[in-house]
Amino acid sequence: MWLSALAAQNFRCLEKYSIEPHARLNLFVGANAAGKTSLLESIFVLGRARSFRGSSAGELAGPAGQHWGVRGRLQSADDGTPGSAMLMRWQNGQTSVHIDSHEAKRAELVERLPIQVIDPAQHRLLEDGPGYRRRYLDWGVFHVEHRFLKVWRTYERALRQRNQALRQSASDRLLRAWDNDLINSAVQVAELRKAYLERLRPILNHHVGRLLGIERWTVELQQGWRRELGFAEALDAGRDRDRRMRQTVEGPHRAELRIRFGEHSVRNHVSRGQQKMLIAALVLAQAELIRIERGAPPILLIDDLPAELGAEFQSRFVDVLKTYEGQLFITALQIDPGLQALLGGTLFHVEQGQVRSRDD
Ligand SMILES: Nc1ncnc2c1ncn2[C@@H]1O[C@H](COP(=O)(O)OP(=O)(O)OP(=O)(O)O)[C@@H](O)[C@H]1O
Repeated sequence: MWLSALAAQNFRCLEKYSIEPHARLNLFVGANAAGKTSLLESIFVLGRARSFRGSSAGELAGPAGQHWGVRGRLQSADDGTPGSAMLMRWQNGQTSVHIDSHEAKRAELVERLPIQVIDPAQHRLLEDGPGYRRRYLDWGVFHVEHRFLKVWRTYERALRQRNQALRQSASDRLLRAWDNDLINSAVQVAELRKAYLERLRPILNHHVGRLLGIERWTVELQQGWRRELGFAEALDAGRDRDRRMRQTVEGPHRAELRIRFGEHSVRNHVSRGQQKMLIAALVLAQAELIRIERGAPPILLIDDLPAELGAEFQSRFVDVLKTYEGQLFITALQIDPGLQALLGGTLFHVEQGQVRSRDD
């Protein structure tokens, strides 16, 4: 699938733009603060219904007032039909999603338009708390396992109710009533995540080898409760502690994806350049698994591709991207020899919030 048309208005510094992207490669070049990241962010918002910079919907509004909109046309790879019109809008303090003029749910948007980003802030995926890695993992599971969203929502609801019961010092009988829903959904969430990681692992190994040239690395899923216990037993064993802490301490909401290079945690043992390549490997492996299981790769956004990469890493990255089958949106301050190797799609210039293709 690919975006054949894109437009946005009053989105950060982008007053208004409307472009016809290339089906494969789109390069956006411009000076600092020209609006390149904002442009990628507008595409991301269309596919994820949120910012990748952690901004609230209101913070995305530009100077023209408290509103913004992003629209795009999503084509299936090769069926020649007009495609789906997608619209994500924020006004009067509310976001709304439309697909082919019908109001839709955010989850439908996310499901229809798989989109991934590699940006300079992504180092948080490796450096910050487990929540970032869970979010990475769950996005992949969601796109290849249709049951996942429903099961996860059931788990979240049961967890909220159990936590509320714990805060209200409810009886053991009441707590056990919530436990049943919690246990069923927790076990399913953990199984879906585990099965997904097993399918992802060989692809990930391949990409880490290709991008970083290392073999001694491991990725392991910690399910969020004591390994030696089933979840029902872990809940039983932890009930007194949960009562004291007034919350459910163990469960899939505490899962962690542990990534290690040899003996060391990646958090404090790899360079910035290696981090960027590892993140690229994580993202590209998920994209490849989606391509295998859903038949179409996600759209990939790469902000400031050359940043932090020397010639060797940049050329490896570009080599992998040359064979990427999905649509690419890449930004850079300038076209250097590394990026020159990628040319073949459309080159856009971004200047003071305006976006122009070289033919305009
Ligand atoms: N809500 C907003 N309304 C208007 N302008 C904004 C808003 N949020 C950010 N900006 C401005 O938009 C400009 C462009 O930012 P952006 O991050 O898109 O630039 P960039 O081209 O990616 O720059 P760099 O190459 O330095 O990363 C910045 O000057 C920023 O201050």
